[in-house]
Amino acid sequence: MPRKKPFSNKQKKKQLQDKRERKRGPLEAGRSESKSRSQSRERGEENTDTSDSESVRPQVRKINQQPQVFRPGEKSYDPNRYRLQFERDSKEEIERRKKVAQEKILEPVEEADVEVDIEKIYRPGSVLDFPKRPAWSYEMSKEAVLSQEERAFKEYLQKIYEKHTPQELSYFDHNLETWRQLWRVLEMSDIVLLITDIRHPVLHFSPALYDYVTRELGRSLILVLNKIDLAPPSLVVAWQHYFQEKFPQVHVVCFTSYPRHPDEEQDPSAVFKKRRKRRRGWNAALGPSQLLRACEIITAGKVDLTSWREKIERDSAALLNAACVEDDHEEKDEDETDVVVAQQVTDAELGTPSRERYKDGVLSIGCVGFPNVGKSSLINGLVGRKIVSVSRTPGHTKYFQTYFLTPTVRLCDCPGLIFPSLIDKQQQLLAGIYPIAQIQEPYTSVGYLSCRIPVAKLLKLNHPDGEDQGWTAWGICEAWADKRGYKTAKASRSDTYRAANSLLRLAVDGRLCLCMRPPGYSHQKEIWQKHPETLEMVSLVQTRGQSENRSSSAEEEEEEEEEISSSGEEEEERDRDADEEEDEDEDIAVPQAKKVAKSKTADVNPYALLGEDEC
Ligand SMILES: Nc1nc2c(ncn2[C@@H]2O[C@H](COP(=O)(O)OP(=O)(O)OP(=O)(O)O)[C@@H](O)[C@H]2O)c(=O)[nH]1
Repeated sequence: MPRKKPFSNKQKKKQLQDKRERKRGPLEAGRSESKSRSQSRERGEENTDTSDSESVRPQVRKINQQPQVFRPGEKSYDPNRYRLQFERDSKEEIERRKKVAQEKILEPVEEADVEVDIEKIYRPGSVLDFPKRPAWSYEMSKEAVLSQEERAFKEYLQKIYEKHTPQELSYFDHNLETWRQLWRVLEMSDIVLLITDIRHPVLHFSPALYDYVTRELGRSLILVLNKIDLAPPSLVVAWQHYFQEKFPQVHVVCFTSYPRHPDEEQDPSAVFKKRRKRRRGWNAALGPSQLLRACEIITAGKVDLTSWREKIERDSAALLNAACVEDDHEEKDEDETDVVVAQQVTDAELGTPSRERYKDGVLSIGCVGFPNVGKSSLINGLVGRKIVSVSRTPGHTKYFQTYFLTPTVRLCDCPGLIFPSLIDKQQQLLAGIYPIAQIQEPYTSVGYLSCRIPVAKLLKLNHPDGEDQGWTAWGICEAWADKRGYKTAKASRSDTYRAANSLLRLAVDGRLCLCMRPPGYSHQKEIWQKHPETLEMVSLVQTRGQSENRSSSAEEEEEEEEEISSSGEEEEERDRDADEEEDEDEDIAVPQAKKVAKSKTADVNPYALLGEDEC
């Protein structure tokens, strides 16, 4: 009898999988393939080259690619139509960066290096534009319009690549479908809301879009500095002034869907706790009144916004009146009838850019911005309840949707857009534009972060060769893997890849908080800290935080119960490859090395993980 060939577990698993797929048929097979691909991604660096055969060009990498399902006799739906598409890093480049991460001792950068000028990264007026929709008319056939758009898009990409090498360019979206979504949103909007994350506002503000909206379309643009709970108030105010000076037609509004309670940072045990972003509900958002005010100024009485004002007053009253929990619920039920979700908007409804303003007495507000800046959360915050799903995985919103906030205010949520610029790719990754589990090489970003904030100190990492030794990016990942107990399945070595991903998640979430600063900020820090608007903002946030706290005391108890040990040994940090809802398991405990305990003055950041000096 011939000797049986040795059969590994892996081969056995594959055999079973094939058998199951044969049984299930072709429809399910696609799904299973995607599952096994995502499992392999979870397990490390094999995914540095997760290519797929459908790429338009060999150097383009499609993100979150899903298998296409074909049903006999049905017109197939392409789930990848709106996927993010980026320039792909070559294998050699990835290997080179990995080597540097292993060998180069990290040096802290100068404070001024965290200052970023928009002129340098976007070069206004240069080829670093965004694709515009070529002129079209209803007389043209659909095919003619589409092919003209494709041609224009190719030319747009060509111009960029003629002037810049892929190395100097940032990641930017190569998927025409996403830009088409922007065109539709711009066509239907009376006001464009450009939403940015306060930690990286210049990265998220496209001067080309500002010019196009304000000059070519003749519409107004509101810049939302979002997630202000993650930055010191003085920095928020400095950015506000920066944008107002540089872009005089812009209306700046500050917003946060998750205002912090002022005591939160002072509680020494708070660092070992999960921060529950959403407590009582979405109506605690800070910023809706300021946004309404900006819209009132812009519309100058041409649209009746009374219903919006009344809604905000109702939401604020419900929040303040902690005793009226039942009433609050009733209020929400009542509100639910206000919000009409109109998911499908046909081309005929959209009209051309020159369409009538405030059509039918309705103000249409288009919410645009990079992925992960909090567009969906902001819409939920305005509505006062969850109507859009929120995820920390960028690219969650795939196609635009419209919602009636009140009968005279329509919001339009656009998928995340990534404009071309010359910003450092590492900075982009830390801003969360790329699904972390799909980053081709995460170590360089960890190094970039560690040069700007004291990651090792904040996480209380032990250097294997003693305190005086310098850290490499790889070393930090290794130490974090050891601290967290991340081991590779095969060799049971420190799982540095998983640790790197975990660190990047902490950065994207704002637990390891790196904030860009406007030029000159470091020298004028004190001026900004004492600025009257900073003091005003501190008091505003405190008032909001306190009222939210009062109305959420029940949830606070729940938070105490979820306290996590500092060792965090038992915690499980899963790769968040798939889309996930906000209220699922959110965080892991991160020890905070430095506490700032002087929140009575405005020079303190009561909201960020780090002190002012460290962001
Ligand atoms: N700290 C803080 N986090 C926020 C805030 N708003 C949103 N987030 C978080 O940011 C992440 C992205 O939020 P989304 O609202 O899904 O962002 P988006 O811009 O719609 O993202 P895409 O769907 O990728 O375009 C989630 O993890 C949110 O919890 C905020 O005001 N403060």
